[in-house]
Amino acid sequence: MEIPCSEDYDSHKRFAGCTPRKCGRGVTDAVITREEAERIRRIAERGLSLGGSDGGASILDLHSGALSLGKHFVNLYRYFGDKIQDIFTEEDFALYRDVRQRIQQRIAQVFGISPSAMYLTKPTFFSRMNSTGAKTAHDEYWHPHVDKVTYGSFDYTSLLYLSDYSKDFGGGRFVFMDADSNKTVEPRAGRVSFFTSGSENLHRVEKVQWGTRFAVTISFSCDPAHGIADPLLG
Ligand SMILES: O=C(O)CCC(=O)C(=O)O
Ligand SMILES: [Fe+2]
Repeated sequence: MEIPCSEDYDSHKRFAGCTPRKCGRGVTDAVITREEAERIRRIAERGLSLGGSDGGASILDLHSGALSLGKHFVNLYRYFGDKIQDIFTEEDFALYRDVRQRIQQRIAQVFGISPSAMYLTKPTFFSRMNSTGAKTAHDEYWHPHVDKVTYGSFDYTSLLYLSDYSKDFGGGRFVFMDADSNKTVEPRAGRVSFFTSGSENLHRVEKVQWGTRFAVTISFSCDPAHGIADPLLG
């Protein structure tokens, strides 16, 4: 679905063949299989089981190593050192990379840009949400926001869902807050939701009412200076 771009992109340097000229959003169940999503979810579960927020939202960023722990974050790679190789395997990282590349290709295709002009950017992270009350501001995932404003470097945001709305958790739907009406995306394992990151796509996540919701936020910038590498084991 195409929507007019907001002016958010005007205050940043423009990159030909990438910076959104056509804005919009899309949802697909055809890029990542349910089985792949389940494998990715097990990676997220394994990593997040080593930490976890005291409140309802925990994150694990495989790129920076940031892992929620209590009311703070620790660096998983520093904390676990070489033991990280007992937690994640080369296959886990290969799958993560492959999934990231396929999502990148789909976004490029839909928006008519070149996948090689898009750079993975930070933060790109797994999230685990449940109905536990917030203990710090980091747990408050439900606020309406614009990714480009919140995170700066984002031009295209994608969300890969790893669990099913109404089966694994209740609440927790994703909502685009449009002027005329809201549009909701129901998370489902393997579903990819992607959109341009400016104010044309103001959004929020409903509070999770029960169960546990896993997802990955995978983000892209058009600015090579904001690019990050895929995570490496050790
Ligand atoms: O998990 C979701 O559905 C959305 C998360 C989100 O809005 C974000 O990471 O910026
Ligand atoms: Fe967001």
